[in-house]
Amino acid sequence: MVEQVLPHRLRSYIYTKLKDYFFPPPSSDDMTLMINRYSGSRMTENEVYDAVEIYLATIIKPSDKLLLVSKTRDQKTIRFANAKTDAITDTFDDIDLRWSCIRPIKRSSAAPNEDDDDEPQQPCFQLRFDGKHKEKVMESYLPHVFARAKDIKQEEKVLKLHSCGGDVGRGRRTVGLEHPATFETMAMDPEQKQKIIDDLNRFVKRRQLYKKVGKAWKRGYLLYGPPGTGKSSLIAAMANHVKFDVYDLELSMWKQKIGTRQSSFMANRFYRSSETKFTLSGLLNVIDGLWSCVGDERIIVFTTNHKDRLDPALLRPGRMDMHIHMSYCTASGFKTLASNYLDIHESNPHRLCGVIEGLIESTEITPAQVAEELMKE
Ligand SMILES: Nc1ncnc2c1ncn2[C@@H]1O[C@H](COP(=O)(O)OP(=O)(O)OP(=O)(O)O)[C@@H](O)[C@H]1O
Repeated sequence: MVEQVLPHRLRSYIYTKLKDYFFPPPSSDDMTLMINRYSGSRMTENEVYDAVEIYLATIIKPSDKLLLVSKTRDQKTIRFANAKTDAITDTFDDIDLRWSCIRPIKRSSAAPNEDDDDEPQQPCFQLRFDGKHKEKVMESYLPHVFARAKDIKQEEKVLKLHSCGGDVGRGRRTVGLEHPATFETMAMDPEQKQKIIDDLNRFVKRRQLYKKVGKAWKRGYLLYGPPGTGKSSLIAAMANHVKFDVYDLELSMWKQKIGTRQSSFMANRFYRSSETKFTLSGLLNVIDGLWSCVGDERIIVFTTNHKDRLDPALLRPGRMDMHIHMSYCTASGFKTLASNYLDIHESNPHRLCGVIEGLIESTEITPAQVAEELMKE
């Protein structure tokens, strides 16, 4: 409506005046950084622009009167975001930073205008600050914005489970990975748990190092132990921790070329029946083929109930870097399960906990069996 009534030049003038009113022009000592939405001659998406957009939405001050509220079906909590991204102030190490978002005004007529030179041709963010902080803003603040946006994207990522059935009639299927397992809910030896968490964290952080030394960025884990000790649950806990999608592969499709995208987390199983079907060299082909797939970070997890039946060639570092024994339930495992299923914690123990823990230590019972019993309560 406004576009139809006001001539383009007048709209431009009003826009500039309003912007100056709410966001005063720079003083002579100020410095301005411009972050365009697209960059380069091919006008590709500027990742810094995306990061700023995500980051600014998280700066919410008590005085803010307009917030965006949202929740998608996959999100667990309601999210609040700053609705205005056009005049936001931020502070970083006592530096005042002023952000503004500039969007080109849509013109109602296609006629060129000689005053258009100063108008932005594409959406952009402007960041103003006292020029004496130039180094700190460039070397610390912008990386901080980028890292924060990356964390937010990771937190919001909805994981997928891709089942790649190899049998006739079973194709590929993708569903949301809604497995609730986390390292906190895993009934495992706490030291072993911490070792896995540290190993995963180290792996995820080392992208640049792998690149520098020219090694493929990959890690292999072998989970072994009797049925019901939590191998599948641990895969879900690991995937939830590193926020990788899961590709559940079946050995029967080893002959097919397996294409994967980045951040793939592969789960596979060595079922007894499968082991007899495959030659060692066939199996090694599958593993090495998965490793050489194009893509980014890659974790492969193999599970087996019988590690002793596997050929040592499968288990060597580079194929399986970490071997994780999933054991029968222990007293400490029982504590975790009691907390998961009955909300019984060490601070409010049940009178039977001590007896049960003693019994569990003296017998072989899987966490799955214990969980089943606790569900009956
Ligand atoms: N270590 C554990 N910690 C927490 N829950 C567990 C654990 N082990 C088993 N459970 C519970 O038992 C159920 C079955 O366990 P899970 O499928 O993970 O075992 P598995 O070792 O993969 O078994 P299988 O070898 O038969 O596939 C899980 O859904 C979970 O509720």
